[in-house]
Amino acid sequence: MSDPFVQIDGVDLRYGGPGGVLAVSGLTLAVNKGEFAAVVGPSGCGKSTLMRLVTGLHLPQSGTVRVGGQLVTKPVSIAGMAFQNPTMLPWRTTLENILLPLEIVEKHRHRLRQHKAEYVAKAEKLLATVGLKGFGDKYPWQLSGGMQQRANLCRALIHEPELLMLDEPFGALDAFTREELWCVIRDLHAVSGVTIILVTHDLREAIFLADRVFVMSSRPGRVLNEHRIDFPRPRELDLIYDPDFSRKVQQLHSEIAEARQAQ
Ligand SMILES: Nc1ncnc2c1ncn2[C@@H]1O[C@H](COP(=O)(O)OP(=O)(O)OP(=O)(O)O)[C@@H](O)[C@H]1O
Repeated sequence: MSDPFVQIDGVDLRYGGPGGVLAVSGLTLAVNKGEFAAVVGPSGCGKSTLMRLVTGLHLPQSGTVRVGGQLVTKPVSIAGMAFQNPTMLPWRTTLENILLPLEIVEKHRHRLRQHKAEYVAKAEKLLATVGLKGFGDKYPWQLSGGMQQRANLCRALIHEPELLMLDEPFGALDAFTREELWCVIRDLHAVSGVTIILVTHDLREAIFLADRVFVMSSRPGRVLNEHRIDFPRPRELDLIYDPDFSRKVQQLHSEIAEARQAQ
């Protein structure tokens, strides 16, 4: 068995110095290459902190974080990220927004200048994959919230990251759009084989998408339990009406309710 692709070992992270908020403590979790992991837990339990630790935006005070076998000591360039509110630059077209990470990451900047057409074609292909064919020249404010979130996913994927971190990416969307985007993510994962860590409050989203769901304790957060999700792939949306699916949702729900009580 090869080493996990993402490995968090006994991590403590406290915000704001010695007397500050202990956000996570003894956090240990491992995600394999190509796996789809979801993280759920009570509000404020440190899910976003976990994302920042894996991407190197915060460094732990104790314990270690490894991505692709490398100790994380600075922001990780092989990760793509998408958050709840897509922060697209309003003065750039959707396509220009998608290309933005390539302008920022040093190693891509030079290539982008020399091979612009190739990258534009890649961005257009991604737009087509998420159902936004032909929308590249629109400005973000000309797109609906769901469309912006689709474009946001393209932006997270443009540099072909080995790891995709999704922090409540569909939280602000209506139920129908959210379910449509579950299918977009499901298909992106199936074709690209990218490793995904999804943080969500939506237990159905976690179970529909993930291979494994990690349940966190109340703050300071640590992993209380993990659930392997064995529903065969590809999963169709009607799976969410399956009694076994509902049982799993209920089980996770009670675990989180218990974790909240334990605060
Ligand atoms: N920059 C910061 N400075 C101080 N405290 C912080 C900071 N960021 C987060 N915290 C605190 O750390 C704890 C964990 O926060 P985090 O955002 O990781 O939780 P979360 O599980 O993602 O929350 P939610 O479910 O509400 O989105 C919270 O108590 C939060 O108030």
